Amino acid sequence: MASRQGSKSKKSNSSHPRAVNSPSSTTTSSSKHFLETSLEGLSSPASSSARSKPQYFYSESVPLDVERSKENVTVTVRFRPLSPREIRQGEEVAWYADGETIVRNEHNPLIAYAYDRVFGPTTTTRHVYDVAAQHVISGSMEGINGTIFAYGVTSSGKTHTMHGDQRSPGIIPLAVKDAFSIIQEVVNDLLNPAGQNLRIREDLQGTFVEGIKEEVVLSPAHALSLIAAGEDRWVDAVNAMKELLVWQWSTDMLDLQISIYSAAEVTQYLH
Ligand SMILES: Nc1ncnc2c1ncn2[C@@H]1O[C@H](COP(=O)(O)OP(=O)(O)OP(=O)(O)O)[C@@H](O)[C@H]1O
Repeated sequence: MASRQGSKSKKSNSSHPRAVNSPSSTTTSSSKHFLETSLEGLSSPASSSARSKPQYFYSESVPLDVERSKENVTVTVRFRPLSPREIRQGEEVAWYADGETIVRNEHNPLIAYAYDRVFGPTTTTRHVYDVAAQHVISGSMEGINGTIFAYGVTSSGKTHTMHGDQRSPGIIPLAVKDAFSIIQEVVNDLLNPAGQNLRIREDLQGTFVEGIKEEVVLSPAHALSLIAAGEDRWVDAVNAMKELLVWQWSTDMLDLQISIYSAAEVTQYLH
């Protein structure tokens, strides 16, 4: 993959076929529809020398932003810079990012491909993650299945983008970190102000909150007074910690458990 980030307008002669090959591409779980054209014989935009047969694609005015929000698969292209070795060997840039959605051929500007998002060689992995991947992680925390994968020719930058290193962590470590920060939860007992930051545990009977106060209620009035007391504390808790309150009734036992669960747990509970 060799590239440069251009500043040319994307309105002229751009088309919307999906390339058979691309620089390091990241596919995530939402996106827009592209018109497709057979590209047999076309070389990869990731290659650093222009080997492609001349192919001409003509402009179709697809409303990119409008369409993007409706789709579930997105294709993102990331160009890496030429390596020092490639520069020494006199390799040349063959494809470049023309704006934020177009990959254009350096030698024949009539050849262009449209993607959901195109990142030039100076873009950081953090930015790629924020724009193209983060929403998949946050979506998965809300119960929406998502997949992020990278493909591209050898040496196009897949490992760099997905794994990265200490200095520039890739999408995988960034996603793991994000996921854990999202599920970081605080469970507080609404019936007992001292019951803060309780631990969620699991035993043979199922999941339970360790140390949570349980009240046996024998009358509707008693139950409602407990709910009212819990609600007062809940308002503060929700504001402070964005938690969600779930009332669990166990009618056969005639007791009422009042627990606070994080939003993530509630999602799991409801499904
Ligand atoms: N965005 C980038 N900025 C700077 N260097 C990069 C970038 N992307 C890749 N590189 C460098 O380019 C080289 C090839 O990248 P990488 O190993 O990630 O490619 P790959 O697609 O995983 O290759 P392979 O399929 O052969 O495993 C590495 O030296 C990597 O550090």
